[in-house]
Amino acid sequence: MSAAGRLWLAGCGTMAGAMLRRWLSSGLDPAAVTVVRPSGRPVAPGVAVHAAPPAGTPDLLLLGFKPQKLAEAAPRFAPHVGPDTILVSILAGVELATLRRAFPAAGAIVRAMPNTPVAIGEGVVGLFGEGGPEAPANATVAALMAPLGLVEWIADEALFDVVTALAGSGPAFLFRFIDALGAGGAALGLAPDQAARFALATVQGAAQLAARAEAPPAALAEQVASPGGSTRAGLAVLDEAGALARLVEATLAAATRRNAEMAQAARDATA
Ligand SMILES: NC(=O)c1ccc[n+]([C@@H]2O[C@H](COP(=O)([O-])OP(=O)(O)OC[C@H]3O[C@@H](n4cnc5c(N)ncnc54)[C@H](O)[C@@H]3O)[C@@H](O)[C@H]2O)c1
Ligand code: PRO
Repeated sequence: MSAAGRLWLAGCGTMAGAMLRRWLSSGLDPAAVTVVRPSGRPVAPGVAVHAAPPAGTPDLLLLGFKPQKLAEAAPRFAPHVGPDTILVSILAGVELATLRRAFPAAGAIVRAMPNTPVAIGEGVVGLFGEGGPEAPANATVAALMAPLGLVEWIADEALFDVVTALAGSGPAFLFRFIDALGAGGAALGLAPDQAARFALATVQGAAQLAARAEAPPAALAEQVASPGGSTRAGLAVLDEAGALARLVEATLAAATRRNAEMAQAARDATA
């Protein structure tokens, strides 16, 4: 974890806070971390917190505020970013070209798209950097992200909004599904608290089984569904005219579109 050197977090809310929790629990020295957040509220023992950027230049600056804050925040952080600073942005939508305009002196800029399960090392982090997969900064960024979960480079920045929809927003969609599974059981007569427990444990067990199995999820579904049995009757509802597939695709498409709108807004705000 020394790869990050002096690590500054610009904003430490839900997402950057989840990343920091995992970094600290996997051995990152809190003395190497500085959080800059408007409230100045403490985040963790040993981590320096400032309401405004202190003097100095970090080795790695993680932008962890909302995309809508970029135009306001960038001028405050840009003077602290030099050719030896790697800038990592987790801002949904905001493109490398926009970030480069806002931080012209940065040595390297990498977009990272995490999700909240990084807090327990079970997250996903999509990465896209200016210099392509072989850029020198990539090894530093990949080493920093490694404890967070599945870390993969994305080949084409145009796909980053889809990655954001699938992996960044994905936990929210799955939390909705867990609730719906429980609510469905409760609607059919189970006690709501028991239905909620069964729904969560079923999703957890199915996900772990799928992660460990050699067979793909579709084959695992077939193993559950006996011919002429009850699971088949349920799958027929999910599959009728591609109902579930179409709902999920429309969900991802809506989130992807919103990411593109936020990218445009950030372009306009920093032009
Ligand atoms: N929440 C998620 O699951 C998730 C997943 C992937 C990416 N992201 C991205 O992470 C970023 C943060 O999202 P979040 O959900 O953590 O939001 P959040 O509101 O929880 O956190 C944002 C933080 O930024 C701080 N902030 C505001 N203005 C600032 C400034 N000028 N300088 C420094 N800090 C400032 C706020 O005080 C706040 O604590 C967004 O860009 C979002 O697109 C979020
Ligand atoms: N949360 C961010 C948003 O909703 C981006 C991915 C997850 O905008």
